[in-house]
Amino acid sequence: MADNNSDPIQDELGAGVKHEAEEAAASSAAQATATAMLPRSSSRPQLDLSGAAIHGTLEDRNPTILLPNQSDDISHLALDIGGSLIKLVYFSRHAELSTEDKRKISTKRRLGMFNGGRRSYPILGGRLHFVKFETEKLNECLDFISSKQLHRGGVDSPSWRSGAQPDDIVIKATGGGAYKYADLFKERLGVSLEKEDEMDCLVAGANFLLKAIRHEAFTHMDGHKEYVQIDQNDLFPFLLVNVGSGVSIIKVDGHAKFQRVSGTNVGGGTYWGLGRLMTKCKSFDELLELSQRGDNSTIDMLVGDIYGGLDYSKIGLSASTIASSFGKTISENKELSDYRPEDISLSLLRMISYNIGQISYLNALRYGLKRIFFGGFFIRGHAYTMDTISFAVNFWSKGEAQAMFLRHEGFLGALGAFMSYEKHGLDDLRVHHLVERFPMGAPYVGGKIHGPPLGDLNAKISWMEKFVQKGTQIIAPVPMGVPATTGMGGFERPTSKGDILRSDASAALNVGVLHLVPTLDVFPLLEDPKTYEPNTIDLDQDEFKYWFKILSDHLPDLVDMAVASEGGTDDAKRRGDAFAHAFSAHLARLMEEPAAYGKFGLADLLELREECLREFQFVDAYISIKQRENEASLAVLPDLLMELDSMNEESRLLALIEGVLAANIFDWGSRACVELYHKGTIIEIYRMSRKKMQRPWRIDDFDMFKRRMLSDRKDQPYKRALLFVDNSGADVVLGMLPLARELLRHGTEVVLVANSLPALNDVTANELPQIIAEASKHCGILRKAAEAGGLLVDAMAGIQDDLKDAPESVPLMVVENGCGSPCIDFRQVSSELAAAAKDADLLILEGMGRALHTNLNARFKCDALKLAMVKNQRLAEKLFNGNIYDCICKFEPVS
Ligand SMILES: Nc1ncnc2c1ncn2[C@@H]1O[C@H](COP(=O)(O)OP(=O)(O)O)[C@@H](O)[C@H]1O
Ligand SMILES: CC(C)(COP(=O)(O)O)[C@@H](O)C(=O)NCCC(=O)O
Ligand SMILES: [Mn+2]
Repeated sequence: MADNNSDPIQDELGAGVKHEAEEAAASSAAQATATAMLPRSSSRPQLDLSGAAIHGTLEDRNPTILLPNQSDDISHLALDIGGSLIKLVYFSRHAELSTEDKRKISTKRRLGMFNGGRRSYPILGGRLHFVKFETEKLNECLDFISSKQLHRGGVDSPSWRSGAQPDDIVIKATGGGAYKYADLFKERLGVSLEKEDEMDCLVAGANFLLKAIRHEAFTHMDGHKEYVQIDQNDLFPFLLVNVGSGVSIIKVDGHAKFQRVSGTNVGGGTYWGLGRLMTKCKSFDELLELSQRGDNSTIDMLVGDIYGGLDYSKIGLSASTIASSFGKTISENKELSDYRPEDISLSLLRMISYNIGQISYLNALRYGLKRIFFGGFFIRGHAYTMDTISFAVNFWSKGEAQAMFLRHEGFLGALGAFMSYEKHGLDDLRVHHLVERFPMGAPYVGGKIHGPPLGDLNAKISWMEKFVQKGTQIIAPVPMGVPATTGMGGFERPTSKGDILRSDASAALNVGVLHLVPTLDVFPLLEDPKTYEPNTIDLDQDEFKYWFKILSDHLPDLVDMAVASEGGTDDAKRRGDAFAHAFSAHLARLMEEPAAYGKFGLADLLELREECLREFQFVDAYISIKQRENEASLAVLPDLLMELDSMNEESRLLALIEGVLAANIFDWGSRACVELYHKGTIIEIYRMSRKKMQRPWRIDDFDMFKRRMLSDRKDQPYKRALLFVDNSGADVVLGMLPLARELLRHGTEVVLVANSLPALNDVTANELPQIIAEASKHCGILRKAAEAGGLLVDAMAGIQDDLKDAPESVPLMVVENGCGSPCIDFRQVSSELAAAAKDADLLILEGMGRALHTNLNARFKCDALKLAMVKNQRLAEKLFNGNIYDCICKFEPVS
């Protein structure tokens, strides 16, 4: 093998990095605008479809559709104007850019994706945002709507409503305020509010959330939050208890099938109203925060107070059970001012929460319902409130009924109102179409802190800077009161971990923005999508602590890399800082409550980092490293291919697998590996890595794979193999491409599956055709297959024809996986990949992210080969009782 790359890596990094990065930034910026957003439908929102006509080519799966009868007065903003809070749900679409490049068109044609079976019209793709304001501060809400032009379709979706006169605009609204404030909306914004029934909306909202969001419902007992998997076929009937100012109790039997069976006037308004009067608190959160330091035994009459400190064990009441809320305040000669506001707040909170829990339970009993979902902003994600309600339900039902809470607790009505727009397309959405993101500055709350207008990065950064100054609040420990029970139904006062309630502003980090991505699919080769769990290791508190440190330590280098990739300008530096702050805030938030964003695994955490980079418009932090490593590896590829071709079939197969494993060492996400790169050139490290390949590997199913390939069923080669490639440079060029070439030799169709968006130094689907074109200059097999697969669109003239010994050509294709992460979650992949999977009978998953962190235990409907080098000591120990740099070759044939 020729080594024509002998400069130390450090030198390369130092010299020319700026120049390279500038070029890279310029060339990738254009690409990025085209690829930064996953949803790619180029249609307008689907509304009135009558008379619709398709514009654009028929091959375009998401063509522009003109809707001549689409009335312009339908907005994508819906409101729930309650007694205490105004909830907004609004929809935004991104600038649509067609990214149907030649590769994609040809791949899709080959995969039969242009006709048959697919949806003939697009459901809408875009994002749902959730925002709330205090009803008292209605003006702030009106300003917000007006500044974002939400009533006209939003500043970030300028075109689709243009031409609408303000007079025409109708917005769906529910809640009493839809009546009360109708005139004000007309006057201030020129819009009419179309009223939707509140109960209809609550139910529609709850049903949508329970159907479409994977981690929506959770239980909360003794300070412990656990997400529950909802079986769609076993959802109804349930009891929905919406705790707003007042409380509605609804028995839900199906979609739009429900009955309001009860309610109570003692609700959130009661707590907030009485609390305000009695404690002089200025805000709801202040009141709630007080409760965390309260001791209700100074106010409530407990069983022990009546029974001389004893339990009333005969009827199962412990001494600490509340016998009478506020009961102690009658017997003593005290004024309100003699009581601590903290104690008053806690007594009130417990009184109201128990009461709601009890009434809910009684209604559940009345209708024989086992599940009770609690919504409404009274809950406010507050651990103690949820524990108290759960306790009451559990206590009264003797464990028969279960209280569950919803992450979008207060938005049920607003979501339902949003869904009442005719044919909005939301009904068609399934779990796999929704991706929740947690951008900083998502304008979740009204009041003092507003989110910046969407798409305005500058404003967002300033907002971030302000937001982060409030950092003490963001990273304040969550008040996870772990209430100790006395075993007999008693309930000690909350032992909160911190005394600051997570501010509403940082609650922005609780409910994200919902991306609706109609082009995502469940990977059809999953053996059982229902039981599939992408994350191999559960990210519990301990595990999270470890990864928190790893990711925090890595952050400064990553910021440097990202800033350099954008030319190192002042603007890039400012964005780099904002990114670091934002990602640190996420980490801090998750550290205090690992389940804050739903059930969160390592894969989600690694993806969050990438999303955060994209949020601050870093297109591709590793672009110059990727390019440099690609070039260096392509330069030695001919020698490698020659060496391989001189071997017999058996030794070659082994050398190929060894090559994949050895080259997987080029991973810029692993601290240990990055340190190695300072010690030698790419080629030196690659050689060293190969030399160290000692069999048996930590998991070594090579012989089984070899038998399948070369003996048992040699006459029945795999028909189509999906190769999930990992990193750029040696990993793909010297590892996966030669393996692909071998499969092609056997007559197997090869689909290289790569990321849709950059993540670390992973190669993307956009980059692969160019790499393959370069590799094809040295290899007839690759070239012919790539041509047949439509990858080499411009035939390469003047290249020596060395196809004499090449077999009848089968295509080599590239498809994008729909992800922008170093891992892969097979519940949500691109429709292109889902289509390519149909005829596949072999999967090869490569790399630590895709084959170890995720999918190590995943089972597929076809043979699977999982190849990775373990580049982290702890993971090696934990998963394999092994060591860093161990290799994994796991072959899982289906039969
Ligand atoms: N920032 C807040 N301001 C006022 N009330 C709040 C706030 N956060 C939570 N709440 C609680 O939420 C209740 C309102 O819940 P919500 O579901 O919005 O009902 P409504 O539609 O009646 O306004 C209030 O009565 C109060 O208990
Ligand atoms: C991010 C990664 C999963 C990427 O690995 P790959 O899939 O490229 O093999 C891996 O680099 C990783 O887990 N890194 C963090 C651990 C560490 O620094 O040791
Ligand atoms: Mn990788």
